[in-house]
Amino acid sequence: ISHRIQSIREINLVRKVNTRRYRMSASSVRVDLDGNPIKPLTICMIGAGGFIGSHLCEKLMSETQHTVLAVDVYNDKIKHLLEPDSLPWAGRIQFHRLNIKNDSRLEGLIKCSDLTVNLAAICTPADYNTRPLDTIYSNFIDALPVVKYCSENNKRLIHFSTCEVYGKTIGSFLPQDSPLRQDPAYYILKEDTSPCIFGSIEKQRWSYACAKQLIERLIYAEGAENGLEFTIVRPFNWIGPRMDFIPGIDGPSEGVPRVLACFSNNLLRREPLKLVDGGESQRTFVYIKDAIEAVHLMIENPARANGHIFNVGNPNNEVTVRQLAEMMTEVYAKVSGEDSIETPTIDVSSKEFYGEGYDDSDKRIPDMTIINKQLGWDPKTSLWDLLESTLTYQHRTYAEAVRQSIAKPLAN
Ligand SMILES: NC(=O)c1ccc[n+]([C@@H]2O[C@H](COP(=O)([O-])OP(=O)(O)OC[C@H]3O[C@@H](n4cnc5c(N)ncnc54)[C@H](O)[C@@H]3O)[C@@H](O)[C@H]2O)c1
Ligand SMILES: O=C(O)[C@H]1O[C@H](OP(=O)(O)OP(=O)(O)OC[C@H]2O[C@@H](n3ccc(=O)[nH]c3=O)[C@H](O)[C@@H]2O)[C@H](O)[C@@H](O)[C@@H]1O
Repeated sequence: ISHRIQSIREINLVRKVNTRRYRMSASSVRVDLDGNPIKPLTICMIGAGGFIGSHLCEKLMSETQHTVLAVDVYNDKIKHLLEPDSLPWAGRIQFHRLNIKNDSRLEGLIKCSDLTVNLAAICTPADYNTRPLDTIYSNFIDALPVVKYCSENNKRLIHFSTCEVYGKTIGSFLPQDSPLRQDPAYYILKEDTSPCIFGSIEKQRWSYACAKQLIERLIYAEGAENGLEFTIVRPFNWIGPRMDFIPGIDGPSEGVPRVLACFSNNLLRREPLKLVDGGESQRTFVYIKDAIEAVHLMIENPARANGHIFNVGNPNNEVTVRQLAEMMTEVYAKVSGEDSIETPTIDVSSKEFYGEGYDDSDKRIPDMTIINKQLGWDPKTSLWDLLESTLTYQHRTYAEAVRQSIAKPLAN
């Protein structure tokens, strides 16, 4: 208990200091989309130490006066924001190392905040069919107390769901040569009209999408029946620096991260990129920095964001996974100055790569009408440009470590 009281005292102190700072700098007050001044908020960010969380913390520290109570079990990706004490935002970000599965401090942190952003989840496809129980617990059961505490304490919630809740497109069930497959009505994914289409129960890939769908329905119902102020975000393949890990360097050697990190790892090790089931699935990729702009707008425009579900993606950046592999190979050769290898890709079956129970989303193009109308947001960065800056980062961060790890067994 004394530990909790101490941390609540610390948070209150930070809030007081920041309110004072805000009053002092009132002349340079930023305004929201409706011209109203933006007051400094205290934001409880759960999963702040992950890929999206780290970019959101960076944005909030460098461009706003908000305070972040950063909750996670890890903080490696936000270390550069926490230390040293001389950073310009020192005192506006506090790290709370806790597991939301079993920590009574969570409710206190939500109560102390104006807004909760929940990013915590198991969200890597390699886990969905191999660890379906952990996946369902993480994406549904563990998120329940967060929703409950927000609802009971009248606190606003921004919850991260996924584009995977759409599952497969209607068009994927039509014959290959059907002209209807070309009709956007059969493949564009729209928040308020598209159905959620998952595979059978043995296809455990869908454990994640199903758990995310149920938590969305629960949040929506809390809004309808108990007045919870919520926003649901459906990210469509956000990619950029700090996404996941490079196996054997800053993550387990046998781990399988998402496609950007898998392909980066292959390029760094000069091995062929593995195309699952021919690499025919299609994805639209959005640059993390564009996507973070959208979340920033949601945070600062509650009147426009509350009660909405938002697709956040870049419909102009669609490629097959095979095309992504080819483009990444070309971009990596450019940024690293190394020629690409003779056989840049190889085919693998999904069973071999992910194991039994894997299935796939065929195509994912977000409809942008709602986010555009409510927040005026549009993505800007082309796939080539975002890969160029991301692979430059991957090369600078990992090339030497990979080289050393490859050389080590030989030296031994
Ligand atoms: N990156 C994307 O394009 C994408 C796409 C769709 C959905 N999402 C959703 O966005 C959210 C964030 O994704 P990300 O890409 O940053 O993933 P990430 O794995 O990098 O970040 C998740 C963070 O949550 C933390 N976490 C998980 N369980 C926790 C627990 N019990 N207690 C405390 N911390 C916990 C992890 O340690 C991790 O740092 C997830 O909910 C994910 O489902 C992301
Ligand atoms: O990022 C998102 O928007 C969502 O999509 C991801 O799902 P998915 O796009 O299928 O995951 P990736 O690992 O990024 O795979 C993309 C595609 O590349 C393929 N792939 C992946 C890795 C690889 O080495 N080779 C390969 O061909 C996969 O089979 C899949 O078709 C994850 O489910 C979530 O992180 C998130 O909810």
